[in-house]
Amino acid sequence: PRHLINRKLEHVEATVFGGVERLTSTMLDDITLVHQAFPGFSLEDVETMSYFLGKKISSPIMVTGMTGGTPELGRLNGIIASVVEEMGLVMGVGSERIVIENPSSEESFRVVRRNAPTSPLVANIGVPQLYRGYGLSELKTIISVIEADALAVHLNVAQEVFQPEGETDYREETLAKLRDLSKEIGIPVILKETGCGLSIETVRRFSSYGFHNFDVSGQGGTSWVAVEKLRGERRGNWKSRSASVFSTWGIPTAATIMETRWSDPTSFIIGSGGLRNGLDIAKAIALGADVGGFALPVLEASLEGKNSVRSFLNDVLFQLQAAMLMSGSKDVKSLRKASIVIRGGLKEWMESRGISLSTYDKVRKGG
Ligand SMILES: CC(C)CCOP(=O)(O)OP(=O)(O)O
Ligand SMILES: [Mg+2]
Repeated sequence: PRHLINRKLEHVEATVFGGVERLTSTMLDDITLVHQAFPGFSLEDVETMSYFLGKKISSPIMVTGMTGGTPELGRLNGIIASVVEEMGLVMGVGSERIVIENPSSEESFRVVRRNAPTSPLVANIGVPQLYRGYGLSELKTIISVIEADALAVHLNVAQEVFQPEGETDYREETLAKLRDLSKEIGIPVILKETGCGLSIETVRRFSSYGFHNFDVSGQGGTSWVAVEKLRGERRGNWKSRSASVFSTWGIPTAATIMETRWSDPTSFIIGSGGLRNGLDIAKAIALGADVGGFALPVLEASLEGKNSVRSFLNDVLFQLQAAMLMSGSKDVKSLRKASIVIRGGLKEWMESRGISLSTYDKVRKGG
């Protein structure tokens, strides 16, 4: 597992220092929340309380899964978890494959539930591991380590294609296996992309297997193709020469939120992928997401310590409250119905995907 430990550390270093984020647009700039000059209520009346798969959270802000596996990464997880608990938010952890392959890394995840005793927590495993034999006992282990309220199964095919040691196994039978396992584990399964977004076709495929919880993780935030290009170049790996061909591969975040909401109108959607502030979260929700999520800005803050994480997330909450006030959205349900204007690339994307904006407006407000 030494190579796995090394990859976990290299991922943190590459995402924070490698200049691998925001290489393309999330298209969140193509949606505008229409300004309402007279909201009809005050800033302190804004209610951000919301739900995460049925569990109450103080605001629709999620720190999505990012790391774990060594004592240092565990320290970061613990810092983030304690602020998430303080603020009544929700948090995911990084891939827990390393817990199975290197059981001594358990503590770096266990610390999350210890520091966040009441927050909803989301476990994390990759599709390739399900294909390669992970079954009920492995899932039970990674769920119990953080007493998870949900399990995110991550889809990272673009990353695995360019990862020097990548595993590109996404065969159909894995979905049937996951469906059967999901009936045994007793908590909701979330299908989570990792920077390339979920499409109409893929959401329909997931829905047909009974999966209706999604973390769309669209293009515009961390590019895992760029991360693995970096790692490959360090190793003289031939695949890195092709990685830059795919540096803009994927579905921009605003587009994948719409594609997912359009395809499964009653699904639970985490809008993520390049969100960096409370206005981005408000836009993601107005577009159809139930909560907004981000990882990298919180990871960066955690390297500076707890106060830095707390001030970042408090700023995000204030920005969300401000966006809700000025869009005339007194609570999160109203934010889903706030008036928006969709222009530019996002408008073109919807048109070419056959999504009529007027019909979409009814779909997004139905939530
Ligand atoms: C999930 C992804 C965005 C980051 C981790 O990728 P990875 O292939 O190192 O994850 P695994 O340890 O599950 O293989
Ligand atoms: Mg992997």
